[in-house]
Amino acid sequence: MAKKGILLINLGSPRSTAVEDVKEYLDEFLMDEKVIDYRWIFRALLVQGIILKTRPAKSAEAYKTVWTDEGSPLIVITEKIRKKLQKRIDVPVEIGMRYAEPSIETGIRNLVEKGITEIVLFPLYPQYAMSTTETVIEKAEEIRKKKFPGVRINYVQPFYNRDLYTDCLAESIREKLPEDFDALLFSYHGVPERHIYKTDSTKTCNMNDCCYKDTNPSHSFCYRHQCFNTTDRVIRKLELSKDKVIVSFQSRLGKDKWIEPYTDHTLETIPQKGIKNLAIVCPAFVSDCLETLEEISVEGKEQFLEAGGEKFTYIPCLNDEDRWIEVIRVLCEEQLNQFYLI
Ligand SMILES: C=CC1=C(C)c2cc3[nH]c(cc4nc(cc5[nH]c(cc1n2)c(C)c5CCC(=O)O)C(CCC(=O)O)=C4C)c(C)c3C=C
Ligand SMILES: [Fe+2]
Ligand SMILES: [Fe+2]
Repeated sequence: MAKKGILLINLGSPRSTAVEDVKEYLDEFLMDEKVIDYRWIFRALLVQGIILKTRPAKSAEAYKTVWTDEGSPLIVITEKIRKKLQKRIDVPVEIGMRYAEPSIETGIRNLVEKGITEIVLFPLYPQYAMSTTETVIEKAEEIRKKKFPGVRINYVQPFYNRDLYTDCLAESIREKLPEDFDALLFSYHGVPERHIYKTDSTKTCNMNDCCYKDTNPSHSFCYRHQCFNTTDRVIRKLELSKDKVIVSFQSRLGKDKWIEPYTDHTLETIPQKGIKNLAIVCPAFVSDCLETLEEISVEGKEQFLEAGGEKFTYIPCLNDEDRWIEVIRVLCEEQLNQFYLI
């Protein structure tokens, strides 16, 4: 019988906080055509001609503020998840990163060296995006075809609409919500609006109420819909009224229009509307990372307090919480079982 294994995929981080390492990481990341989706020449002009001239030094400083003795929080947490999952499941579990090391290729190789020929590959992103789920699957397929043609891969699909996940997220939030909060802000990583239009197979998205409707067939590829829908499901479980909930999108890069509203703008304006005691959660990320620990917990907090806010509670990602490990186990088991059906 074929041997099976699991590969958990996260985004990846630079190998260190040295400016050169951050530059190498950003080069690989931003030259991915699923991330900066311009024609190669224009992408190279923007990334290598403009962004990589100044951003690595700035990002390296930011990484220094979150880096731990064991390394980047994102990788350290992904490894903690791996170890905990390994204790609950009887097939080998490895990790791989879309950018930098350990790469997806390293992860597949580590499994293949254990004699594994059937892999469940789990992109650790609750919502589908061209710049996350799609690029992971495309890269893994490229590597499989070129280097491991005898290996079969089953992919865990985005799980934003699975009750086991939204129950887990709601419970995690419930435990950390302060009693007297004025609003709960769901801050998701942003993407350029163009990415939403590109992945809309029906070409009907108007970046408006269509993304709220449940009936649109293109929603399996609509990041904006999946973020709103995650929020709706979680607040229903928390029994929170909609007027205590805000959704916004963080981490935009460059001059293109990204999906709105922007988190930084939201944090600067809501204190004037009477929201002084804010709780904030970042459900596009399953593990804390630069974008949550620095951009939200430090910078975002400063923006909110300077604008007149009084209390800011950052609710950490699911990280290696036991109930989340259980969700991962169930989603992986489902795909392991699919191998028997094919
Ligand atoms: C959670 C989903 C993510 C989406 C969607 C996403 C899209 C996206 N990101 C950039 C540019 C950058 N993102 C950076 C960091 C970063 N992004 C995600 C996740 C998503 N990105 C994570 C988990 C992280 C943190 C990595 C870590 O090491 O902790 C960065 C690098 C840091 C910086 O310089 O600010 C950039 C750049 C684009 C352009 C994009 C969609 C088009
Ligand atoms: Fe990002
Ligand atoms: Fe839409």
